[in-house]
Amino acid sequence: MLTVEDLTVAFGPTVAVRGVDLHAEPGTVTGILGANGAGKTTTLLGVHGRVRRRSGRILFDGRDVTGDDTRALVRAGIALCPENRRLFPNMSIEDNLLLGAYGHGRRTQRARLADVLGRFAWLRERAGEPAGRLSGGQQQIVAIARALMSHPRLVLLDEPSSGLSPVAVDEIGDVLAGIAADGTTILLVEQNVRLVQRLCSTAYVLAHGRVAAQGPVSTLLADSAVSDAYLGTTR
Ligand SMILES: Nc1ncnc2c1ncn2[C@@H]1O[C@H](COP(=O)(O)OP(=O)(O)OP(=O)(O)O)[C@@H](O)[C@H]1O
Repeated sequence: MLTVEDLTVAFGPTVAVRGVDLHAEPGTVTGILGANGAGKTTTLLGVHGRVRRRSGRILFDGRDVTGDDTRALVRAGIALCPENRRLFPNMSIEDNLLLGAYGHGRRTQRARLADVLGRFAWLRERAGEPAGRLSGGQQQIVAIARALMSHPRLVLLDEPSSGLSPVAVDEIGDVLAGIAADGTTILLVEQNVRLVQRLCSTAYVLAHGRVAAQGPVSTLLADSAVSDAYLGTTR
């Protein structure tokens, strides 16, 4: 589904991601773990063409999409649900969702909105309210729903548990499990080990911009050298 080869991204003298290789199998949730500043967000942004890559090759469904810009990648079926949700708090929930289908005709936008609101019934009832009125967990669900508005086959999801209570994290876990069960592939940046254990089959651990370890989540978490050195913030 997604193969990333030798991804390197630098911000001036700071090399945030150094030669990262990773792979996400169709229909799975693949984790990207690591401490603050390890390069997780930059990896997602590099895949999605949102930062300039120094090197890297991106293959999606066997097609080389390295030269595609973000808009083309969304059209190809890759959506990004960014860190900190990035909703417009004063805009209605509905208008926030419609941004996820930006560039499509009104009929397509409406059909997708109906689809997404069908999945989240409580959202339909509150669709006219400002997004900023929702709780953090509810806003995260809107951010995920907005990503679904482009009908992606792959969602790049950046730390959906950030700042949420354990109960809200469990709800996000339910939502993501449902999306994955429908066959949508997810590449999940997370520091919440419980959420990763619940959702991910395999994971990559980043440290200082490199892949420090990779493999089945159960194996990674059982390896105290990996969890002590790289996942210290998550325990
Ligand atoms: N726009 C930017 N300009 C300069 N440096 C940046 C920029 N974005 C990220 N960096 C640096 O790149 C490195 C990796 O950052 P990144 O946000 O990818 O890490 P992360 O693993 O996602 O961390 P966190 O868990 O805190 O979000 C850090 O040293 C960070 O300071």
